[in-house]
Amino acid sequence: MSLFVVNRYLGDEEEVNISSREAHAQLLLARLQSKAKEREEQSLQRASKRTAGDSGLHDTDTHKKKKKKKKVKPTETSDVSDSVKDEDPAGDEKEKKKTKKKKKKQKEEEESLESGGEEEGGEEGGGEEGGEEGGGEVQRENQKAVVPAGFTVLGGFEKKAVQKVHRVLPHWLAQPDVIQRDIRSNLVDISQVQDISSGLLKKLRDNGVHSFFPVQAEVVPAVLQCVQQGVLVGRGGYRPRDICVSAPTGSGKTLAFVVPVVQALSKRVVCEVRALVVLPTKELAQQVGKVFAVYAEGTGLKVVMAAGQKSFAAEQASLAEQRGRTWKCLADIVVATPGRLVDHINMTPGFRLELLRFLVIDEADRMIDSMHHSWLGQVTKAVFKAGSGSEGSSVFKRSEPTHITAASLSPPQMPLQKLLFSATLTMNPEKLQQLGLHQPRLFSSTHSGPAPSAGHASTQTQERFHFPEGLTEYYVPCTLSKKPLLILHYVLHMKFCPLLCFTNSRQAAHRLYLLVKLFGGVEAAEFSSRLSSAERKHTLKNFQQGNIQLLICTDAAARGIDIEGIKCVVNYDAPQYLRTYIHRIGRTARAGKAGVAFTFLLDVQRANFLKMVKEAGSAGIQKHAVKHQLLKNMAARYELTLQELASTIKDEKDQFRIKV
Ligand SMILES: Nc1ncnc2c1ncn2[C@@H]1O[C@H](COP(=O)(O)OP(=O)(O)OP(=O)(O)O)[C@@H](O)[C@H]1O
Repeated sequence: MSLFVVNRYLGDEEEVNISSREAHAQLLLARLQSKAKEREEQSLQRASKRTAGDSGLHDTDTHKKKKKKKKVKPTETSDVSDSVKDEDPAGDEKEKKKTKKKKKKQKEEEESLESGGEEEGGEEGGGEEGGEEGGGEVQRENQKAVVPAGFTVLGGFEKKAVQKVHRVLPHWLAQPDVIQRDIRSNLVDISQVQDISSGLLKKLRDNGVHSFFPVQAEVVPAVLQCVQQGVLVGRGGYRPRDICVSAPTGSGKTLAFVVPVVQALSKRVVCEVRALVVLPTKELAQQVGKVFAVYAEGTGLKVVMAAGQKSFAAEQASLAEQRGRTWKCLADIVVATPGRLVDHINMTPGFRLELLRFLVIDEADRMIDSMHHSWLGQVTKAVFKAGSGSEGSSVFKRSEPTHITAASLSPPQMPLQKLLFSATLTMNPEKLQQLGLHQPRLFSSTHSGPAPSAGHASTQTQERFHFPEGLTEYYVPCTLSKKPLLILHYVLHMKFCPLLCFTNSRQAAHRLYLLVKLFGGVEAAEFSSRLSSAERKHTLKNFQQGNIQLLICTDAAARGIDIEGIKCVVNYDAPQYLRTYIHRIGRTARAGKAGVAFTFLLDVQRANFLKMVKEAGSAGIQKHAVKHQLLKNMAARYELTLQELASTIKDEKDQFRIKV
């Protein structure tokens, strides 16, 4: 029994006295069908109206005005409403009212026909757009459906092909002072270069330098010109321009900075660090340090190394000494690697760079790459230390260079001049910008191909470099297993000695070294970071003295190393980068002499490598195929050696495990 009665509203159907459920359902269906028919008729009516409008039966003006009126809603952008206002004829009030009335009537008619707001909005929009743009109708409809009211829909822009952006070099990069590549036919007698003291000329002759190579003949006078009025002020009291030099490997870049720096500083009175030479590796620093020592001898200038050959404490002692309460500087020229240099700036008392006049950056492209050590920032900070140069009786102030203005130039500035050298100097202004160069001047070798000019587009995707004139390049098609046999063939049969052989890793260098040793008959040595710096120094000395026929090395020996008499370089592993290739092969054909470079190439490497070398400006790389027959008589011994090698490597690994 229910507590109270609930009366439910059963709808209109109740009034119709229907007994069965089936009849009820049929009635509902009939109603739905009639409603659907009604809607269909309405939409047909609208469609026919629109077609009449499109085909010109409608008053187009009215139609347009209606459109404009719609746009002048407060939610629309002011731009649109302004344009509408501009188009309305001013003062034609009657006409306006008429049109308004007409539009109102039309709108009412349309609204009475509308049954679903959303559906209608979409269709109407489509109709308008369709009348204007035809093909874009569907797209526009979709856009309108998605974009909420009140926002201006952007789009309809013409498609434009994106223009290729060409590299445009700044004038100083595009129009360098040209250095002739052919050394032998462009020698300049050393006595023809002005401002070199007789003492220095004598020293040059004593060391076998009777003529300057083209790079020296250009750069030495340019630097000396900057110190014509002494090292304290630049020419005319202005800061001298920085100098960048891009010249082939072995073209004599070292003397191009050693001679003017020694000449410029030879008249200094007080010993202070006035020249700082920064190089990427210990070996290179040592090599350059030696050249400085030779030419500074007898001038009173002190050359000090800060590259890690000695202990840090020993280097500190050679850089400055304490006298009472003050520190006395003991170096005029410091040759350093970036790491050690930064350590001395931060930790060596008395190591001052406040009177630095020359900052020489050798292998500049490599030094730019190592800029993440922020060594240059540290040097700059030390050079322009607050109050530097203004202390005591000095009239020369030194402030960090900013934009050139009349005010910034008025007090005489103690100049710092940067001298950059490389065989593969980047032409990328963004990279060079990191060096903070001051009105730089570029000296560069000529290319056989067309050089890009200032403001002109360069279509070259890869940078072009300079190859030594006396170099002949070959590639040797081979397989992985044939490579060791080929290198043995070059030393034993072809007598390419002394031969410098480059691998891509120290493991590969060591493995090849072991294999050659086990094979026998070849005086071989390895040179890589596996060895201590003392061992490396010893090995280089031995190689230089001709005690080693085959030096197997990594890229640790690729840059700058100057060993006389290397007639042949072999890229046992093809280098991955063009710069690496240029520096490796540059260990031969130095100082205008002849030399050959071979690159072993696997089939998969050939196409890319040859393309890279050709694009870089190589005179041409020739194929040098070694006949299988020539290697055949070494094959049996080689197989035995491989077995021995496996057990030797295993022993080495075991020994290493015991040590660890
Ligand atoms: N004017 C000269 N007369 C005779 N020999 C020279 C002269 N200038 C340089 N040399 C010799 O040429 C060789 C190469 O010089 P250097 O090492 O300066 O070349 P580089 O351009 O610095 O090469 P890299 O780019 O590989 O470092 C050295 O052995 C050097 O002694």
